[in-house]
Amino acid sequence: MSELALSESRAGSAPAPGASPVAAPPTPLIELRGVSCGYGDRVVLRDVDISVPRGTVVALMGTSGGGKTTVLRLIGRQIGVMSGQVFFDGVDIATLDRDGLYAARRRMGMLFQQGALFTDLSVFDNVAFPLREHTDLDEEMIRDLVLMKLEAVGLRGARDLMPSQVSGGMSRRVALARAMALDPELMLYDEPFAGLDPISMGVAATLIHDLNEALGATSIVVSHDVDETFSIADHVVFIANGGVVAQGTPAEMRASTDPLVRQFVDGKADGPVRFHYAAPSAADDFRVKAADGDAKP
Ligand SMILES: Nc1ncnc2c1ncn2[C@@H]1O[C@H](COP(=O)(O)OP(=O)(O)OP(=O)(O)O)[C@@H](O)[C@H]1O
Repeated sequence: MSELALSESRAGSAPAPGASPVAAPPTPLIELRGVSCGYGDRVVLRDVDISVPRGTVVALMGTSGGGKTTVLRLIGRQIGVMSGQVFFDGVDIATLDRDGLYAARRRMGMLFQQGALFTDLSVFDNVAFPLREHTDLDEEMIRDLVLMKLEAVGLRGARDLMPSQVSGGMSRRVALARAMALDPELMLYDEPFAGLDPISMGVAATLIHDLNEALGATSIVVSHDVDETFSIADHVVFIANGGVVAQGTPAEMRASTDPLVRQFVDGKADGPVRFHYAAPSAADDFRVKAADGDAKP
């Protein structure tokens, strides 16, 4: 499978005087090489290659149940590979011991769809939580950092509210402030636009893009929302049928005539991508032979 085409502007500027004109490209922040994985005996992804260059926003899109969230779990090593390797900053995460893994995870911010806030903590204390848990910073410093993160998501004024007092969209933004409390190098977003109204969706998309720039981070966004996701992604990877079925820039995906890509971009129910979860034959399940008198009662 091909690596992500890295746009020239992102790949780096002109070589310094005296430097080799053909410098090796920087290692991607995340790289999946020949990864197969699944749950129990069930294989979800087969021989998948995905490369996420530093500083970019990469979108994972595709069929429901295709394995997008599974890719995020692989990166955080919440699940392991059956075969292949997952590299974070050039290190195969399977080789990390417990401390190494925790250190790697602290460099990642994860915003999951059900990334619920701690209901008994205020907005302020929710964002302060990772700082108190993982750093030795004094309370004055924590206060400044928390207010900066809340300012970034437009909620500095909501610091004293409890989670039950904020809307769904606000709650997502608080979770985002908490996810980036430790200034992660990598942000993982699982369905950040789900359940948001169109205005909040636009705000969330802009926020993801701007935070990526401001933090100098790299982001992976799992989403079904074509317009919002295409507006902020440098690269889109479509996952279906157990693997990467298409990838490219949003413009390339919009211009593509590949029926598979068209099915995603145009949101068509019918097309080359399977909609149904693997199941016994419909004939067996619905006993269509009953008409012939063959089915058991
Ligand atoms: N903890 C689990 N145990 C067993 N199977 C799982 C588990 N989590 C996910 N799966 C299965 O793995 C497959 C991929 O799931 P995953 O959540 O990665 O898909 P997805 O592409 O993120 O889907 P969606 O877009 O619907 O959220 C699905 O068929 C799902 O049923």
